[in-house]
Amino acid sequence: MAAGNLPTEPLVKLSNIPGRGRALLASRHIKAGEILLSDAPLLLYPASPTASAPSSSLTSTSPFCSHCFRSLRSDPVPCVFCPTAVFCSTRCLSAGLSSFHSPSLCAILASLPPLPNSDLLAQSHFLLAAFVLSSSSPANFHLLLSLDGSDASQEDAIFLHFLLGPLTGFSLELTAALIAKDKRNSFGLMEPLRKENAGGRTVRAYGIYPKASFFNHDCLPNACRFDYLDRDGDGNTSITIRAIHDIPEGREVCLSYFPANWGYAERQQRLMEDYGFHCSCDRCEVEKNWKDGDEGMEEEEDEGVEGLEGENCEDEGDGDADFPHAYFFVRYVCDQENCGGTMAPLPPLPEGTPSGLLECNACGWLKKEEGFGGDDDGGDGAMLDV
Ligand SMILES: C[S@@+](CC[C@H](N)C(=O)[O-])C[C@H]1O[C@@H](n2cnc3c(N)ncnc32)[C@H](O)[C@@H]1O
Repeated sequence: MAAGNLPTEPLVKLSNIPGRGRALLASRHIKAGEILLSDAPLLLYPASPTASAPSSSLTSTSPFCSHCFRSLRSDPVPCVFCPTAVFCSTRCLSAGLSSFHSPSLCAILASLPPLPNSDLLAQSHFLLAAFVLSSSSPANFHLLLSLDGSDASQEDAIFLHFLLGPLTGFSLELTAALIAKDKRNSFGLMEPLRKENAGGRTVRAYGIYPKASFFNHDCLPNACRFDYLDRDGDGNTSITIRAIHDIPEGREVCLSYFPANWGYAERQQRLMEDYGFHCSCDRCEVEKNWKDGDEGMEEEEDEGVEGLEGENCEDEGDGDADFPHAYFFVRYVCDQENCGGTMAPLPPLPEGTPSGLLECNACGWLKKEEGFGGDDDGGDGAMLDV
């Protein structure tokens, strides 16, 4: 990863937009690839103990460190108090024992009954992480409570309150509010894309990032999030947000809350169920008029690819009227098999020269910027996956 030079002035500023709540706006003209934000997590929790274990089990060991979430290499260090946690080093073991893997929490984790599904398991981990935060850093716990989200499925909240309330002391209302905040604000930190998980990559951990939580969603985002869990050194659980293309001063900076290649119906369903809003972004306004079955758009997409090769992305409004955002897919959606991640340029060089390289935020693939649709991108040509 090229971290690039971090700007001294914040590149985004908080604002309120009617109907969208808090939002982050570009505080000056932003160049493609610039790092808009680096954010450390308020809390992190594992998505499930291990991909190979039954999702309801809490008693199997993990393929990654229970404290720093890096992939385990040689000689992992097991937790001395529970059969669940395992650490990459004694340093992580001692850091873990003074936070999420304290002896009392290990006892709680080990005593939980098998849960009916992996969502409830992840939510249990979240509530326990929130419990740890509430005593280790009341200020950060208040920050968590100030994030968006107040309603949650009563059914889940009642179950989790029954299960964990006696241990955490959280009321039913607080449990429900916390679950809603998690649903609306957590970022999934994915397993790296490897041959063995190519059919369906899993989330390794979830994190709540206090500043990045203010990015609203757009189905054609102008920024995207990168994480580098397996990198060495401190701060491997921080995320960075980079501009996908130039963003004018004052424009809202938005992420996509899921892979950009999802179809219209799937996007709207997720946004309504998990985030409580109907999306009426430019892309949705076009796609809502597509007939059933247009989601594939293979023919139109292919035409779009050819028609847009070499076009500047600033021309986004001038493309095919049925698929004006084809440029986005050609240029910024990763076409590596089973990926569909979003590609953003690496940060510009110190003197401001564009890096000329795009990096995929899911599989890490790098391609030359000028090669999109051509031979430089691996010889596959561009494919559209919508
Ligand atoms: C991660 S938070 C983003 C920050 C949030 N606006 C706030 O005030 O804290 C996600 C929530 O923001 C709102 N939101 C995000 N994108 C939106 C959009 N495109 N249109 C309307 N509301 C949106 C929804 O309420 C969503 O649940």
